[in-house]
Amino acid sequence: MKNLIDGKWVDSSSGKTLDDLNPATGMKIDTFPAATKDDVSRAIDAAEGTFWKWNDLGSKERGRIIRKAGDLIQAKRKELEDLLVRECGKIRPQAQEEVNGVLDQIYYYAEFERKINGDLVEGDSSTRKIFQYKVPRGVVVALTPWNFPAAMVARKLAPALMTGNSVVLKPSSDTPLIAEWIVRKFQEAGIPDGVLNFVTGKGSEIGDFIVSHKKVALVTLTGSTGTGQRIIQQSSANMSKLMLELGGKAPFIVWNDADMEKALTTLVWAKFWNAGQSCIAAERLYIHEDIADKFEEKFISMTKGIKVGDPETAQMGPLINHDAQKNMENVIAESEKENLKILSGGRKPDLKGEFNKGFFFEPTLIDNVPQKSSIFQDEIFGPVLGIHRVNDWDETIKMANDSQFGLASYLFTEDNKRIYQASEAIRFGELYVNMPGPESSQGYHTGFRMTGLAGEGSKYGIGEYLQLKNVYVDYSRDKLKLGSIPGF
Ligand SMILES: NC(=O)C1=CN([C@@H]2O[C@H](COP(=O)(O)OP(=O)(O)OC[C@H]3O[C@@H](n4cnc5c(N)ncnc54)[C@H](OP(=O)(O)O)[C@@H]3O)[C@@H](O)[C@H]2O)C=CC1
Ligand SMILES: O=C(O)[C@H](O)CO
Repeated sequence: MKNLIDGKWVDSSSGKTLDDLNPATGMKIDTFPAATKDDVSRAIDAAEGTFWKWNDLGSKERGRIIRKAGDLIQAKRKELEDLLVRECGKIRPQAQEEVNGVLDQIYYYAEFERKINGDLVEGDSSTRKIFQYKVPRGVVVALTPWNFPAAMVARKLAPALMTGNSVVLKPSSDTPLIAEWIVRKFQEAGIPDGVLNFVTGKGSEIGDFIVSHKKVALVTLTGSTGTGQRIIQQSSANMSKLMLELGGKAPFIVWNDADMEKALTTLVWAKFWNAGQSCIAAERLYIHEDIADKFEEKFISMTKGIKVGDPETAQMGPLINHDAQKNMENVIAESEKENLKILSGGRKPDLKGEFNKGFFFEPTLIDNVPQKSSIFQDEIFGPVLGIHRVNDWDETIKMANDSQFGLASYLFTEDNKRIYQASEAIRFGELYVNMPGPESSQGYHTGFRMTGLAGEGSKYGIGEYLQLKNVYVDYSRDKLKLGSIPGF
């Protein structure tokens, strides 16, 4: 593996590398460069130096190059799917689905070519005009996560580049190979040298340096709330624009008139998709007490039936690393401390052969979780779900909103009045009614409260990469009179 700096694939200037593991087996699959601050500086300098050249190409040509990257990815998509299985532990169908997502993002954002329009506004007289241009911000730093390591790279690169920004990408240290593979396709598609740079290394070592660098105009991160908070502090050095997509704690409300089969199937997806490692994952089930016994009985049986293991054949794969597996054990220890009942799962599965050392955890359900419990307040980010029975609508909405996070939420009911009420009252960036996610490219993926700042997707998301600039012009040729300074 190499880094891409100013169009050249290079090792770290220190020669140091880090290990890349397969989460299904715990075995090393590769090493990657531990970039130094000097490497990062050169990447940022290259991005700054090529910004105007890329901007001046025009959006039509940029769109062509981005679409070509999509075509190149499509042509070799199996390689990317294989990497998603091997480096991230995705089960095969979810690896395929993620590559579809990558292509969807790339082609969606390429459609904005020739559509980045500003406004022409009349000034304070008819001969005065204000040209409101939408201009790129400059150097974008993209920090991507490991949970959707290909889709998140595409979701940041395509709009940043489409709008004329130059980029330095630093991927998660758990999934650098996947990011490198995509960057190579963008380079092959014709992105000029220096416009897209790629550095790898521990966020804890080079992160502060990147985000506080004077030449950086925008930082976009998908990751943890702690990292987001640190970036807010560090980036104050140059007041960069921030796009932060952080933690989630999605409530999943099933009312007594819900289509039960639909709610059950969606909940299997919302909890166990990507082994629960998604920020839109259901983390709190609020089930109406009239239907709770039946719903729980069916859901426990569905949960117990989920096959965990080899990503090529199983229905749920491993967690990303040993720490993530340990976090699930801590959640279980906490629930035992609180005397909560584990309805299913709660342990590492006993897998045979090479998967024995993988970072797996059983799909787990915890009953009667109090609203104030850490199980209902802190992000779990794994295949563990807490259950709480409800009967009062207003109280349920209040509990759903009682979270520091505010990304996704789910509601199952056949009552239109409740749907409209929830659409107003639920204080989350996304509400999925009678359907699963994930978010669409044309939706605006954004969170309330400590889920972060700004958002991605749609014309609003692409707008975050642009800055509105105002040019005032007077074309009257009349003599100028300054009323505010007598005599002029
Ligand atoms: N919203 C979401 O979709 C995601 C949420 N999370 C949440 O975060 C938890 C921990 O996951 P983790 O991977 O540690 O998340 P992090 O927030 O640590 O990592 C996300 C990205 O930020 C980088 N990073 C880390 N520290 C810094 C820093 N100081 N400055 C700049 N960049 C930095 C990481 O690099 P590096 O890998 O080198 O540390 C990675 O590229 C998860 O369990 C989950 O709760 C995680 C991923 C995605
Ligand atoms: O945030 C996430 O986890 C991804 O956007 C998928 O929803």
